[in-house]
Amino acid sequence: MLFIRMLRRVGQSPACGCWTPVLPVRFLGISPRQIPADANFHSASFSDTDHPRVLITGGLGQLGVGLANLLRKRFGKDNVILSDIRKPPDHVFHSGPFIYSDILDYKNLREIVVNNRITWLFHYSALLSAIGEANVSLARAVNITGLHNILDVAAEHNLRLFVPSTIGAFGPTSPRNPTPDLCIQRPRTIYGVSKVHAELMGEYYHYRYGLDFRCLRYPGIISADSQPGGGTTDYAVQIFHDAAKHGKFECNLEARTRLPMMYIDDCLRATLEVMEAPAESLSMRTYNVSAMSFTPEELAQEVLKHVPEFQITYNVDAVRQAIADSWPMKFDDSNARKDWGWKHDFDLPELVTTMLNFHGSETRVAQAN
Ligand SMILES: NC(=O)c1ccc[n+]([C@@H]2O[C@H](COP(=O)([O-])OP(=O)(O)OC[C@H]3O[C@@H](n4cnc5c(N)ncnc54)[C@H](O)[C@@H]3O)[C@@H](O)[C@H]2O)c1
Ligand SMILES: C[C@@H](O)[C@H](N)C(=O)O
Repeated sequence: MLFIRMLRRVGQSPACGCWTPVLPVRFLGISPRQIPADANFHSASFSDTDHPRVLITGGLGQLGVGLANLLRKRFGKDNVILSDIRKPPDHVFHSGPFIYSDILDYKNLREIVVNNRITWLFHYSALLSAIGEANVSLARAVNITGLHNILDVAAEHNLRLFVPSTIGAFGPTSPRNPTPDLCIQRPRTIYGVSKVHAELMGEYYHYRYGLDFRCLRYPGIISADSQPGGGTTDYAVQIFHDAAKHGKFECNLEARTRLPMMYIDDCLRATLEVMEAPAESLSMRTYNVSAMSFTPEELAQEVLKHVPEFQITYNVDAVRQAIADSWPMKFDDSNARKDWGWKHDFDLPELVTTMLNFHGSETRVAQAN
């Protein structure tokens, strides 16, 4: 009876065209983790003067620690909890709150959200494109089952939820140059399939239950002080390290492979900006964001301007090449620029200077010791 009464209460909100979130998500399914009927689906919303209480999942990968640093500067150290299933290095452990969280363990997730009064969730756990192809069943579990847990916990506790998608959410039948926000998405990797699923499920929860779901499709992200986790764009991170240290680099993609890329500072700032954007400014819930597009050959030419002895050779990895050949060459992010004012800071020359400065100074320190 209670279930039927609740179903009747589900209505359409005239303002946003979405369903009002009166129906707790776990009531709908036949999940063994159903919530008691009298559970209080308390809104953990915060007033404008308060800071959000943030949880980052999968926070020990390439992007999570940088995101935590950025958010801690903005919201205060103790308001941002980094989590992962791995053991954090000392400097991360001592830089702010860290907690164990396996996204496949729903009870553990719910406990963390409740005990820490979380209001914003950045969901970074995933297996990336290349490593996903090497372990499809784990990628399916983490990227799809794990996402379901995240969506449910976010809907039940009225969280604002950020889930990153990727250029990998497109496939060979998508327009590749440029790739708009809305077009055919038929990716051929488990990673891409799981990210299209995440985009669609997040948007469904938004329209059906009013979940404040926000999603950016990131290009390949390039960072100096964190390592990539097994993707197709990893070469564009490793090249700087090898150029500074050895003056040469063996690339696992063909010289002509053009992919959209972005420096990590732009990526993390875009993430914070879309999370802070007023809901009325978002005409969509999933946006492409872009900064630059280049091939290994073009990147090597730019590196050569700083490291005159630099040499690049090619030893192509067939799996990564096939993936890259199915992905966008250039991203159309005009909707993000129009709706919430997205603007990148780093083009190719600034990227190369910044990355080589970092690795150059590291190499000099290492040589001096
Ligand atoms: N780095 C990029 O170039 C890029 C580009 C596009 C999108 N993204 C997306 O951004 C997010 C973060 O990317 P990243 O590069 O930091 O990824 P990463 O592979 O470096 O890190 C992912 C993290 O998820 C954790 N993880 C794995 N299984 C887990 C589980 N069961 N529970 C909790 N955590 C688990 C891992 O331990 C790891 O630390 C991902 O969702 C990724 O798809 C990244
Ligand atoms: C592009 C992105 O999703 C990731 N760096 C990968 O190559 O898999």
